[in-house]
Amino acid sequence: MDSDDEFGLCSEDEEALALACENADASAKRKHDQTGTNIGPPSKKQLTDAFPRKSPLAVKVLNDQFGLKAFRLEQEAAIARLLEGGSAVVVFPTGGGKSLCYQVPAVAFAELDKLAGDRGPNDGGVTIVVSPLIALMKDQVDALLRRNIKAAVLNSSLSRESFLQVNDDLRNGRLKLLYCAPERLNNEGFVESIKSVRGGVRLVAVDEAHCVSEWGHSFRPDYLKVARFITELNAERVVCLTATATPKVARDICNSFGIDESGLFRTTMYRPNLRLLAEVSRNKQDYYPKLFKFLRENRGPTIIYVTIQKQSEFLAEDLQEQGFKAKAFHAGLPTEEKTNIQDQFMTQNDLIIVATIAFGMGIDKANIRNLIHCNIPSSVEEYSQQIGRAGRDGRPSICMFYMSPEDFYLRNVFTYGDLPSRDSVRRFLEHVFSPANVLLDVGDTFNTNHRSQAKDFDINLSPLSIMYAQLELQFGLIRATTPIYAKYEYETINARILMNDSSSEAVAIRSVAHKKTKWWEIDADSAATRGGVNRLDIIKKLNDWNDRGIILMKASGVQNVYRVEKKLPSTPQEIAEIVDRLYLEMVEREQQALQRTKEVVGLVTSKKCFSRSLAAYFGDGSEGMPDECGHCTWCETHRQVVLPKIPPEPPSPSAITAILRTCPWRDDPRFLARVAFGITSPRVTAEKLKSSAVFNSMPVCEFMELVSVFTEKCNEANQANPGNQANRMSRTNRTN
Ligand SMILES: Nc1ncnc2c1ncn2[C@@H]1O[C@H](COP(=O)(O)OP(=O)(O)OP(=O)(O)O)[C@@H](O)[C@H]1O
Repeated sequence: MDSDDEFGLCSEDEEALALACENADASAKRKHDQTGTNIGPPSKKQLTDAFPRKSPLAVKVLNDQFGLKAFRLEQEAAIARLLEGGSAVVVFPTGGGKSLCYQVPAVAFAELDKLAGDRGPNDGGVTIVVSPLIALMKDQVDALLRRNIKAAVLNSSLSRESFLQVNDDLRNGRLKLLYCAPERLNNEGFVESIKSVRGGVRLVAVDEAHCVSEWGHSFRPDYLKVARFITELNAERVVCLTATATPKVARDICNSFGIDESGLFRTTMYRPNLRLLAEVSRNKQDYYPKLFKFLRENRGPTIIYVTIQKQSEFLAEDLQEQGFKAKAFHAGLPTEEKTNIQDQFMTQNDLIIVATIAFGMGIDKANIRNLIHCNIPSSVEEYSQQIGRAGRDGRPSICMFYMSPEDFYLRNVFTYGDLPSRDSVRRFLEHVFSPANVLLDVGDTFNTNHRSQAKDFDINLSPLSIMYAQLELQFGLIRATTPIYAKYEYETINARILMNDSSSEAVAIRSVAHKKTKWWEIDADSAATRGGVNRLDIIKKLNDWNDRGIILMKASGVQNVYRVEKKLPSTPQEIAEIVDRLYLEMVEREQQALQRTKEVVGLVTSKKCFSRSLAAYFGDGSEGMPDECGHCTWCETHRQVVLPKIPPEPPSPSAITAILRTCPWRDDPRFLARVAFGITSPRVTAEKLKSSAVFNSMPVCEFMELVSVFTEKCNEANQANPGNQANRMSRTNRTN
């Protein structure tokens, strides 16, 4: 079942990132403290003092450089604080104008410096924007360049030449803004080059800052490292931006970045032009006629959100058959097609996009008239962010939420899929703290591959990377460093030059290269050891040959590299303690995810005004907002939207027997329950169970009841036959 990542990232981004990083020119570094500029983070006094809410300088920059007349709502107050040296958290709804809150200061610093006269022309420093939305960064950079504001993005799509150019501009103080993804902060070369920027880091803008909070709806472990990065860089100030933060999440963001709560700028979520409606049906088939009728009566640009990719395709086809102009959009489509669909949506006024979560980030279309949910969004935050895309022109627009009890099943598939079994966590940690790793000294490094570990230990990539981040940030045992490629391959284009290169790197490469069809394969580590040269120089030589057309090179097999920061735990008790802590937190996260689904449903099924409930969720008192908005299902009808109750069925004994017969392993009751419920996992895929008749044989049962039935069965088997390896290991793990 393919759902989409909120940010549309995929593994290739990470691999290409690693290659770009290896290409980084580590020389020519210049520490900004060598320039004599003495800058650092703001003092506590600066953070807590009252800051002005107005800034004539910011208004001048807004008018002159951005061609806009006036600031909106809290924009000026947040910017004024930043220009005074304070830090801020900005919570404005989607389309609320968050970008200007860091773009205006980034430009205004130069004006401030002129007034103060304490910096040279190239010592203006840089503003770093950390954002997970790689595609959007480029759009923003292009828009800034059109305004003659020097900005760049460092991402995996850059050519080697552009990459070197950006680095050169950065080092020489020519860039005002640099955009990058949070994953890049793991790259030591990148961090070092930022430390060398003339004039230092004036501001770090952290976009989608809710990702830093474990209470947030899309926690991303790499975000936890942003705060550490800011301290290490001695950045002058920080602005965290998000469209969705509950009071708890906003507090978390403030705490993570040491920002006083007086630095929190929030604007109301209330949108008087949005009609918030909800309808329920007993099953999904029932709402199709309602949806078609709705779309015939309410024309205009429309987005329909569904959860999985296949669903978007099927529904788009159904709509086309009904005579609507509809297109599916999801992360699985080729990039060109996605761009094409987005462009069509921007310019046409009758197109319906049936999309997964991957659509919408950065779609700045003012006249979206209908925003429809055909599944339950994963959280109130997601719902609010998505409906926020409707009616940005202020004209009446409808947000319709179709719900049926089946939707819970789909949500649960995702929620229950992310919690591995405790045994998986234990085996994973025993692998991280393997006898070889335990012998490592502090400062030594070890390599892993998250993807193969996910498969070997049956843990999804997201919880796996969260555990690594916890080992790093909570336990202080390891630290992620620049990822590397395991394997390089090349095809010889000019054999004469290649063979005549007598440098020690060339000799080392030739000595380990072995031919596979027309490609030569080389292991960079062996080449470095064999030739007594630096691994990085081996990679540089390969890149150099590649750039000069002597070879055609490809790299694969990204490896995550960790440096040991503390002696790694080695006894079973030490490891068990870590397992307990990590597992407990994972169980809590599962509970939170279940709770989030309930909150979304609660929002539209309680006897309350939807707009008010939404505002209350975000701690927004909504001054000036009426007690009842008058434009939601509750206010319009005063009839409660009631979801039909369909009780789960008890597990079927014959289906249980069939699963036990097909899956002979008794080491993980959750794994067996997942097979029954129809939840894929790396192990389900490896055992080719998805096409088996037992997969998804009990989707109508309560998942936790299935877990308890299979726990009993596993216990019985293990008691009857203790130590039986067949009980414990599947084929996946036997290959280890
Ligand atoms: N003060 C202003 N005056 C006029 N237009 C503005 C102002 N502030 C922002 N805008 C415009 O509003 C639109 C949305 O701004 P922006 O993209 O910064 O919103 P955002 O809060 O980052 O939204 P999202 O959450 O979707 O990323 C842009 O077209 C921007 O130029």
